Amino acid sequence: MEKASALLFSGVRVDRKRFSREIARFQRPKKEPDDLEDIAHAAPEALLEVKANKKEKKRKRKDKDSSDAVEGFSVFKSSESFSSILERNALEATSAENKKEVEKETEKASILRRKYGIHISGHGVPPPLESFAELSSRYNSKSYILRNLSELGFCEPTPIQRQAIPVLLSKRDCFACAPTGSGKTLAFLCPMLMKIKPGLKNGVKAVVLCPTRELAAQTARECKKLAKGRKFYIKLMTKELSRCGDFEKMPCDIIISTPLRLDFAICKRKLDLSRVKYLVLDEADKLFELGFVEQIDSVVKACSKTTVVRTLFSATLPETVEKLASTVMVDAVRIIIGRKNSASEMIKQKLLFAGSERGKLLAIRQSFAESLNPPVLVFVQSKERAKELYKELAFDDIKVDVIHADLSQQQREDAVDNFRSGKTWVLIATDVVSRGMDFKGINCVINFDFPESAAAYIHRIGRSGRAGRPGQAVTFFTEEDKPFLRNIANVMAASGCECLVKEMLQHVLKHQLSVRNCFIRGSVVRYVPTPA
Ligand SMILES: Nc1ncnc2c1ncn2[C@@H]1O[C@H](COP(=O)(O)OP(=O)(O)OP(=O)(O)O)[C@@H](O)[C@H]1O
Repeated sequence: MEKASALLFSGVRVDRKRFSREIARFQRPKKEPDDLEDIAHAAPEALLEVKANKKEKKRKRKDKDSSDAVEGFSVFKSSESFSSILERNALEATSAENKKEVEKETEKASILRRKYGIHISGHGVPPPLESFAELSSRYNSKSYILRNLSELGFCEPTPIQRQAIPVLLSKRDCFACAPTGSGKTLAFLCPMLMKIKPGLKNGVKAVVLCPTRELAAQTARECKKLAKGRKFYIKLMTKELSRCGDFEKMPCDIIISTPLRLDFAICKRKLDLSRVKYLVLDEADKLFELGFVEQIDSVVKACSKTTVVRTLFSATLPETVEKLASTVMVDAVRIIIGRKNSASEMIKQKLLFAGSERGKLLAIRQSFAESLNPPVLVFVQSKERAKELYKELAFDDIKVDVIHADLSQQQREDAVDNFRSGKTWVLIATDVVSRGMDFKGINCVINFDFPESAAAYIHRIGRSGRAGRPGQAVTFFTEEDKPFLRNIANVMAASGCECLVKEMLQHVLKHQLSVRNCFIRGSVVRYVPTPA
């Protein structure tokens, strides 16, 4: 308009100062402040409210303009009641239209949530994604994200990605609980990359905490793959970096670390996290266990920006952890995929009564002799037990390796790499690799030692049956494990495994019978009651 008025007046000298008021009347009204980015990320209700306000303002402006245009001639000028009727009708029409639109959007969101087993709580939760294309159409994502997703072979978002990505893009704190192998890593990395700007300025912008070094390294690798094509500085906090890194000079957008190393760097290297916008606690329930809590507390305090988005992800989120975490979360959204704290339905689970320690050894040898289908991951309860079992199996004709916390960092990395590349067929492990580790295509997890909790069981067996592929898990148990059997059987039953397990347990627990009467037939543990 400024250009137009300049053209109109070209050749004629106008005293702009003198006619400034008149010129202003013909100029386009200034654009209203409009945070399109935030609007785009809002829930349908909020979005429509903004749209309605805009429509209303536009309409009022139009009314005003038209009454200005006929000023002095309007036959309606003094007809107050008629114009107010018109206004009321228009308002009613707009609000009815809005209501319809909101209802339509809400229904669409509910249908999607039902279809993908998404359960939410919290107000104004944005609708789930229908496809990855919406990252661009709804959220204006840069093209590199879609390109990388396609290169990684990810055609459709998984249920947790459908809901968690919009929630995090709308800058809401979030608790997310979804089965093992269901793509939680991408669910928090993708919005993080979309929301922060890469570059040397403004220091660390995002922090991801993981309970083990192996998981931190894996997450850093995944993050780099997704960020390919954009110059993000993504740092894995190594021991060396936490001890000697000069964080004031080093460019760093995203830090991925274990709590201990990050806490050390905060205290000793004066790592400044005051401008962090995103803080992710992956495997959150593990991070809230004793031994980590103080370090987590220190990191949460160091991420002191008032608008920091805090998120918790895990396949198991006990209420105690949610309660504890909610003391630092603001207006959080809770997302549960499927049933909370349950095992992936892609895993065929078995319980195998082995009688004694000797029985376990016999059973594992027999199972390898009958059908060894690598890769196989074998969990034991301690590093001593891992070393012992390794000694037993090392001389059998199978390619076996071991990983536990007594090994050096390099040995641990080698063990993981060899297992990933197929050089090792059977990896004996403690719980250091039970959480988050994504070994592609593990055919079978064997719980040689009974897991110490239902959560430990869910995470261990979750190393197989990932990304929609089928998997298998066998859990050995002895007489001594009997008191803990119920927990595991409940998990099995909840994830759709045969109820016979439940029946068996009811008998065992009710009649205080010996579990020796249980045996495996097909894929199911059966219980044969002793004749009276
Ligand atoms: N949209 C997708 N389509 C296909 N595969 C995907 C998709 N998103 C992630 N994946 C793949 O699924 C696998 C499991 O993902 P991820 O490791 O994030 O699972 P998770 O839910 O974090 O599991 P855990 O609870 O064990 O940590 C990975 O191999 C990942 O590359």
